[in-house]
Amino acid sequence: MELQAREGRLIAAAGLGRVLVATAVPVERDAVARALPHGGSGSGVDVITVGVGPGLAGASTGSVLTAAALQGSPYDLVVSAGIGGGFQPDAPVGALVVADEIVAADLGAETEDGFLSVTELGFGSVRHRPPGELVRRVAEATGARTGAVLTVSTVTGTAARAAALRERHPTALAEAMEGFGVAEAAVAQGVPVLEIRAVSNPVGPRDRAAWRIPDALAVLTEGFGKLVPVLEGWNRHDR
Ligand SMILES: O=C(O)c1cccc(C(=O)CC[C@H]2O[C@@H](n3cnc4c(=O)[nH]cnc43)[C@H](O)[C@@H]2O)c1
Repeated sequence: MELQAREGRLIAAAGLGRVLVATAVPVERDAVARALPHGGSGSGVDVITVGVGPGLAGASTGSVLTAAALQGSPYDLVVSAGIGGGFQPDAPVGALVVADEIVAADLGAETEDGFLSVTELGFGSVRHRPPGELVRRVAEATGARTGAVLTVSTVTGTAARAAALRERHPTALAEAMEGFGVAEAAVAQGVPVLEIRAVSNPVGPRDRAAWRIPDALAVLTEGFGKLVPVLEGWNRHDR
């Protein structure tokens, strides 16, 4: 593959340019970086921590995207990545999930008649859709399951809440806490976004001791190892 130097980085001339991978915490960042040549440096893939929760993750991602754009080397793709809860039985612990929709699942109002999303209240969108062709290729290369990934500000801790989320979002495979914030920041700058989650725990009754975080981090590393060639072959205009 022909390579060209751009601001001290080697960027693949064919395929995608710069990729920003936004993880919540350092152990997730390190799990992704382990899959990249030289931890990502020089490959055009930057892996950062953006904090836990959609607000901090969105603000952090927005700052990094803006700084890169102002420096004349904008990102071409943002990936929200990390561990997450899996809806059973479709996303067991150890599964990898790639989002075909990134949904703000608790952004709205509770009423006597049930939950109303901000979209139903007339205030914009609660979902972002990653590029379909890229999602398909990522799933094929990594073996990830494809479905909606919900963004929540409160980790689900009861069977009743898990059932309510699944009833409202029948295609949901996973929940996590950052994807929608990261996606809002990316979309605001016209940058496509992906979300990839390795399932560390079932969504449902709280059992923190049952979270399999090291196993999920290993799945994340393996998944990113298979993802990089897909990114190299994808052009952001192939939506
Ligand atoms: O132990 C807790 O109750 C607790 C509360 C808030 C955050 C955590 C984390 O460990 C945060 C890590 C990170 O993991 C994602 N994650 C993993 N599993 C789930 C889940 O079942 N529901 C939502 N998010 C999950 C999340 O994106 C956090 O950033 C622990």
